[in-house]
Amino acid sequence: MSYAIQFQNMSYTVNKQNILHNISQNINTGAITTLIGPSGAGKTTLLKMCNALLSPTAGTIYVQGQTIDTFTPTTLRQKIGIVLQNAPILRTTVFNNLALLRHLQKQELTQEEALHMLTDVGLDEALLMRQATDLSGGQKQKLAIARTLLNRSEILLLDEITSALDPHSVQEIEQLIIKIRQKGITIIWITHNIEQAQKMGDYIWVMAQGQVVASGTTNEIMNSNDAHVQAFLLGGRQ
Ligand SMILES: Nc1ncnc2c1ncn2[C@@H]1O[C@H](COP(=O)(O)OP(=O)(O)OP(=O)(O)O)[C@@H](O)[C@H]1O
Repeated sequence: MSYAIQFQNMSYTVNKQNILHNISQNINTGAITTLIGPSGAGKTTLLKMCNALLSPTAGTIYVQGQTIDTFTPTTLRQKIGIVLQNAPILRTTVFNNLALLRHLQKQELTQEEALHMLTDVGLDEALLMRQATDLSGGQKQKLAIARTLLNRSEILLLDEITSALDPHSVQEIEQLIIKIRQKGITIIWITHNIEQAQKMGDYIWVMAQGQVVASGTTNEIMNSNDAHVQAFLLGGRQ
């Protein structure tokens, strides 16, 4: 089993408050790992550690077997994409939104590549020259995912990317993520929706109070008798 990301005795302490506490866990390459747990458990903080938006105050993170600080920020941001609940969209065309990262890397994006990418994420080609800020919530999320794919990310971090969407858009995004997983991309996905975690994840990590209190295959977690897991699963289903 190869690991996309490994956390070794990792902690993150701010003003003497343990936001993450002594986490030692591995993310399997090519799988979907969902992070669930109550609000304030540390899920977003953990995600931000994965592409060095934050750095641990103790312990080590390995990305594809190398310590995270051996990568330049540019390499790391290319290798590890992130999509947020409300992905930042520039007030310009869909094409310019797609081309931005290439421009930052002093490279061009061809119209052909852009159209290919739109089709790939299930967006109509006719949207290419539209104002991206006029897109629906679901379309904006697909655009944000397309931007990361253009960057050829090998690891994708998703922070509640469907929580602001209608059920139909949620379903479309879920199907898109399954397609992306089939390309061998590793996915770490924070969700508040236990049904989504159950449906989408190969593995589930349950977080509480800055720790990973349970982890395993989705089946193992859903059938676990662990008190933390039970408490969260019952709470989440109410
Ligand atoms: N820089 C910081 N300084 C102080 N406290 C912080 C800082 N960053 C995060 N926290 C606190 O750490 C805890 C974990 O936050 P985090 O956003 O990671 O939780 P979460 O599990 O993602 O929650 P949610 O599901 O509500 O998004 C929270 O109590 C938060 O207020």
